Amino acid sequence: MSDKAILVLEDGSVFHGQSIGVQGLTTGEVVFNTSMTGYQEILTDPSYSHQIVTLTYPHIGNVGANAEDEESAAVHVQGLVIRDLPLLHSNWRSEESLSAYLARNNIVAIADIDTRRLTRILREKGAQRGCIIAGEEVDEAHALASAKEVTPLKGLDLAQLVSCKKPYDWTSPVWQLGQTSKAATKKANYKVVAYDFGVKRNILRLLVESGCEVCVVPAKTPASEVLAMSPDGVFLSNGPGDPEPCDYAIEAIKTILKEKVPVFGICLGYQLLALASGASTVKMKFGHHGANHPVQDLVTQRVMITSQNHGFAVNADSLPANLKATHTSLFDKSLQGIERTDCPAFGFQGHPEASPGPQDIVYLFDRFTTMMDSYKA
Ligand SMILES: NC(=O)CC[C@H](N)C(=O)O
Repeated sequence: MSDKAILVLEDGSVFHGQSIGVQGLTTGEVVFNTSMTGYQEILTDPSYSHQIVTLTYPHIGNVGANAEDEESAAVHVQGLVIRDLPLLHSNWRSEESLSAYLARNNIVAIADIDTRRLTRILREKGAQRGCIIAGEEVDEAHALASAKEVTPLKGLDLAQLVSCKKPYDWTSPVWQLGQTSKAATKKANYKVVAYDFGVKRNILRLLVESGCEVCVVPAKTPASEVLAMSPDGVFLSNGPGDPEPCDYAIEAIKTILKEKVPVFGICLGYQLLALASGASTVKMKFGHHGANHPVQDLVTQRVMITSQNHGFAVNADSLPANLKATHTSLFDKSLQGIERTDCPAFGFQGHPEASPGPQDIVYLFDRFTTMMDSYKA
C-alpha cells in the first residue's frame, strides 16, 4: 500500500506528503489552528464539522491519544494536515498513537507538508475549499475538481446534523477526569437546559461543577418544551456551520428571552443569541482558531487570553439598542461578547470552557449562576 498523500486547494496549490490516517479522499473548508496543545480536543470538537484542519504547531501527536481528552463521541474534522508526526509518542495517559487513532476513526490525514506555506495562503486568500487524497490514486486533477465541489460553509446549517437526537442528563464534573478544577463541585442548585448545537463536553462539566443540574436537549427542541421544564437558566452551546440558517433555534431563543429566563451562549450559541436579538452575523476571512487570543472586557478593561474557534462573527455595527458589546478581540477588534440590557442574557464568542487553552475567562460560568440567583430570588 502506498503511504503517499496530497492536499490540493481550490486555488490550485498542491502539497505532497505522507498519509497518517486511512486511505481515501476527503474534502472540506481548510482552516488553520495555532494552538500548541490540544490536538485531540480539536479533532473531536463538533464545531469543526465539514472542515479540514491544519495545525501550525509543527510537532503533533507527541502525547498520543486517549479516551478522556475527547470533546464529543466522535472525530468531527473532515481531515487533518500537519507538519510532523513524531516517531514515538509518550505520555502516561496515552492509549494509542495519533495515527492509530485517526485510522480507527476513519480520518484521512496528511503529514510532512509545509504548513507555514499553507497557512500563509489561507491568511492571504481566506479559508479555501480543499481535498486530501491518501493512497494509490494520488491524482492532482481529481483532487482539484473535488475541492471545487465543496459547498461553502456560508449558508450551511450543520448544528442540526451534529446535535443529539434525544434529551439526556449530563452529570460528570471536571474533577472526575482527575484534572485540577477551580473548586470542588458546588451543590446542585440550578436547573439548566442546555441546547446541543454541537456541544463540547467540558462546557457541560463546568456547568455541573458550577452547581447546575444539566439536561441536554436536541437543537430543534421548541421553546415551549424547554419552558415546560421550568429551568433556572438556558444554555446555548457552540456548534458548526453558519448560525444564520438556524431559524428554528433563533425562534426558540426569542421566546425564551421574552420569558426573561437567564440565557448564556458560547460561540455558535452566542451568535444565535445575537441573531435572536436583532443583530446580524458575517463570515470572516479565515476566522479565529487558536488558544492565545487576547480579548478585552470592555467594562473592566481587563485583558484575557482565550481559546477561539469560529469562522463567523457578530457584526459589531448591527447591535440594536438593547444589546451591549461586552468584549472585543485585541487581534482584529471584532466583537467577542454581548449582553442584553432588557433581560438576563449574555454570550461569549470564544471558549470559556478552555479545553484546550487558557482559563482566564472561565469566570463567565459564575456570571451565569449569579444571573440565575437573581432570577430565582
Ligand atoms: N465554535 C463554534 O461554536 C463555532 C461557531 C460557528 N460555527 C463559527 O464558525 O463561527
